Amino acid sequence: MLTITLDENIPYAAEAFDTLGQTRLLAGRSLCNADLQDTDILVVRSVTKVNASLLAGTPVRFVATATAGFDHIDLDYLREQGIGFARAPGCNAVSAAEYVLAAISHWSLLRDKPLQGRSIGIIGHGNVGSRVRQLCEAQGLRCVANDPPLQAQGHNSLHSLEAALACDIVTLHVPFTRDGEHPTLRLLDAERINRLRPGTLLLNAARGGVVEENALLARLRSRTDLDVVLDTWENEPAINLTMLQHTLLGTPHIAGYSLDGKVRGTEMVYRACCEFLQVQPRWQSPLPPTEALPNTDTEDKRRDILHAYNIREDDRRMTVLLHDKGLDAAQYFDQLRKTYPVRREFSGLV
Ligand SMILES: NC(=O)c1ccc[n+]([C@@H]2O[C@H](COP(=O)([O-])OP(=O)(O)OC[C@H]3O[C@@H](n4cnc5c(N)ncnc54)[C@H](O)[C@@H]3O)[C@@H](O)[C@H]2O)c1
Ligand SMILES: O=C(O)[C@H](O)[C@H](O)COP(=O)(O)O
Repeated sequence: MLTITLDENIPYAAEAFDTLGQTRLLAGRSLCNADLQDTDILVVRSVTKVNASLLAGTPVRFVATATAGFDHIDLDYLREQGIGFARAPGCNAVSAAEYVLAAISHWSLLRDKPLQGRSIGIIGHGNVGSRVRQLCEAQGLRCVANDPPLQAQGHNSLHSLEAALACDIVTLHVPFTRDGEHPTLRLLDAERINRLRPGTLLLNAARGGVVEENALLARLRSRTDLDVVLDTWENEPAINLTMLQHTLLGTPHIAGYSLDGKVRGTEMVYRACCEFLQVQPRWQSPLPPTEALPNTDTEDKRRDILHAYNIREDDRRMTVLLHDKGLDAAQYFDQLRKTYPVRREFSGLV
């Protein structure tokens, strides 16, 4: 009988993987080598670093991550060891793009800056970035997308990083990479942060290390002319609370946390695992289709969007950290993620 170890925060993990072997659910953040001594298949989320120190000497022969990002996986090590690998590209792209749309709608209403005719720089035009573009174009925003790897493959309608950074809104949707031709580690460094125009809204729902947080904080401390929305942070879960204090909206890495996005991730890695084992899938997502939105009759799409996904509530829960000094910030950050309320995708409906 196969033994399958899964992150306990993967929805329907046991229901799906019980069809393939004996399942064990563990906390992803603290998963260690000793936990995997009898494990054949490991299914993680982004909080588990999968590398030699986790896997050496274990019988693990297939690893999957139910997430879009895979910077937590040492792919070279897996390749060297002949360990199979799968991920869930695009599983939560709709959810992350809806997060961006909700944040922009909030900013637009708060600052009284109508969206029609304004520009948005979208850095990274893959699954999330291209969906952000669709949603933003529908709101009358002019999209300036930047994606050098795609450009090198001959994709049209892409622009320079400088052009994207000069927009009214700048949003990041790149993977976290340290090397290669277009590394994203500190893609937004001090120089680029300081070049953002006064009044810009900057959003990071990609990965913490893509923005140089100290430099961002330095700019926000010296000039209060930027609005910043952060979903991803350096040093998660032990985030910098001063950074949180300076955000317009701060959330605990939940942009992709629609139930649809998470369950799609489960389904994708389950199917990949079935393929690896050469068995027919016997489980499928039980999620009912998203229900129609209540008619809010506002005639203002921004309010409809915020009605469908109240991002301010996610920010409110997070900023409890700033008022309740007794809380352990890292524990609270993870608790918010673990107990995240059900959120359904809505953008097919607005
Ligand atoms: N906050 C969240 O909950 C959440 C949800 C989904 C994804 N993410 C993060 O967002 C990232 C993007 O997600 P995705 O599903 O769109 O991935 P994707 O792979 O579909 O798209 C990423 C795009 O970025 C481009 N890119 C790579 N390096 C670049 C660079 N230096 N400059 C500009 N573009 C570059 C790639 O060519 C690709 O088109 C993921 O890797 C993940 O880290 C976060
Ligand atoms: O890369 C992704 O898919 C997202 O960042 C994802 O939402 C991360 O969620 P986690 O794995 O940390 O639960």
